[in-house]
Amino acid sequence: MIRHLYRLYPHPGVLVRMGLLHLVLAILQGVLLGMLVPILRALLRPEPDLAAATPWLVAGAVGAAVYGVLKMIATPVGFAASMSLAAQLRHRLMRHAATLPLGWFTGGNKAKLSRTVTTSAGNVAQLASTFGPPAITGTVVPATVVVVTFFVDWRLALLFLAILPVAFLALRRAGRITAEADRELDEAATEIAGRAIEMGQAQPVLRAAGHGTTGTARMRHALDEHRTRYRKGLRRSLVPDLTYTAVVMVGFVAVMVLGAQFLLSGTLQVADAVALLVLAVRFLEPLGTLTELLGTLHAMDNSVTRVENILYTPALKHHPKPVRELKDATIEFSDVTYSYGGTPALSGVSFRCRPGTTTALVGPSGSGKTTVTRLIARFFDVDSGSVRVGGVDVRELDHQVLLSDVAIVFQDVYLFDTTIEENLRIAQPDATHEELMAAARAARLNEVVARLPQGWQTKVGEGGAQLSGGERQRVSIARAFLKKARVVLLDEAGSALDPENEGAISEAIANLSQDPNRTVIVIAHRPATLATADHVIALDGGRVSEAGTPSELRATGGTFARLYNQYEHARSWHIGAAPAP
Ligand SMILES: Nc1ncnc2c1ncn2[C@@H]1O[C@H](COP(=O)(O)OP(=O)(O)OP(=O)(O)O)[C@@H](O)[C@H]1O
Repeated sequence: MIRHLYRLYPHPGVLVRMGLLHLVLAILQGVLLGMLVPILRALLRPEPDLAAATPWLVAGAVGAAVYGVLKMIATPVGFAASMSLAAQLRHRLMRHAATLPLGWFTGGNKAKLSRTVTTSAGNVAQLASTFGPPAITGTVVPATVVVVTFFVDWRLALLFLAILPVAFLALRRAGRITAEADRELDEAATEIAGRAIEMGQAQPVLRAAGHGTTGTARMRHALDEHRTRYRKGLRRSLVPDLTYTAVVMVGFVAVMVLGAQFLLSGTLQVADAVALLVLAVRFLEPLGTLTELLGTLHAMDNSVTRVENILYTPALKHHPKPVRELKDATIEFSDVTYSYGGTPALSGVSFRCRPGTTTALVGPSGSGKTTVTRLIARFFDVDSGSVRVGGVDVRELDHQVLLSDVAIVFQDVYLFDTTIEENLRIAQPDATHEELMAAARAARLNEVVARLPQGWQTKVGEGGAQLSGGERQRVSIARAFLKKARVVLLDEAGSALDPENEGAISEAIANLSQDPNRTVIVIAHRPATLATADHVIALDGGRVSEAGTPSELRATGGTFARLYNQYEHARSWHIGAAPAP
């Protein structure tokens, strides 16, 4: 654990200083208690001897004053250190998250990241405040008390020593069980966080299906699971917790019984018996608090593991001497194979797209179309083969340079809850008004803006909820124009769009292709896009099944011709089914 913590805090200066401060406090506490012995011996004589007690009383008062001052310094320092450590750790996590491949950000991983940055980083930083100081007190005070007791009565000191291993074994068992329960509980909590994100995103679908208030079956299952694990964990940790408390209590009773016996047999003075009783309380009480700290320790241990899991997730590899300029926008796949872990999503895929052309990717669901676009934007690195942009392997290209020239238009575009202008400016913050207007015209976004109540200053709502799917895609295409991206990867909306949006998006794609320096790759679902593409690549089971111009492929009567006919059929069905105006 200490080794792991050292890896998380490579410069633990503040922690070491704080630890030393609490060590001094704990030893001082034991020594101050030890001073009770000469004081009581002097004062509890038949003839109380104040003169003999005075030096000890003065030393005790000075010690107590030093203790008070150190304690006043230690507490705020501990909390400040804790906050600073949490902030450091959170920065480190966020810095690392920014270097992870985009493909890592799945729903589950996003939930893990959010819990780790908020809860786990806070737990680990508790080391400096709520965990570290009581843990030092809970172990060092009993140790000091044992040493002091040896000077008073070795027999009771031995009894204290005998209690320690039994208490340690009981504590270890309780610790193992608490850790297991905490780990299970955290897994269940992360599952809930993931399901909550999913439920939030799926609200429209759920409400349409009449499940708006009851949530999803997966969410309900996750909540039930959490409750079951919580109950199970409580039941399991009850027995070892009680065992430990029993050991501590039996220890206290044993000290009382033995002390009384020594007192009656005349081998222990009354003054020493009183002092020993106080020492016994200060020996057993901190041990008692250790079991409470155990929960914190294991939560912290699990938190350290979670923080490490994210910090040690391999970042996107950087080439030692990356190419910092993209010569042109030629895209080339050479014998590319990629797998998400199971069956390859792409196998031996090769093709080339030249600047100034539009390539339509077609194929059945799961055939690998999205994976092709992800590999171009380097969400992941290929398992074998190579993806080249401008003649350079994307792994050798500076990632920022690559991303600054690539625009991705997803099927479901996410917009920030701000004005439409701000949403567009993300692509190029210092764009002039003319540039903004030109991009909007090219993407036919100007028509949408003209309709909005506050024009460019209209807020689009959380995720862009005020706009339709097709309108959001038009914002995203406008971003590509504004950014002057030479590579545009576009996933056409799969669901039916209204005729206006459909026409606008087809025209926007055609406008994108006008630039002779730009390469456009469209995951195409519409016959209009398929018909106007310069080139078509049909994928099937992760392999290129056909490639050629649309007319060539329609003539061959293969996969593309079949899909084209299906799309045409679906389109005529939509038109036929549309209500008469
Ligand atoms: N993040 C992921 N983790 C694991 N497997 C994945 C992931 N993304 C895709 N796959 C799998 O890889 C294969 C190719 O998926 P891909 O999304 O590229 O296909 P697609 O042709 O774009 O499908 P669709 O048209 O349905 O979007 C599928 O078998 C899919 O299940």
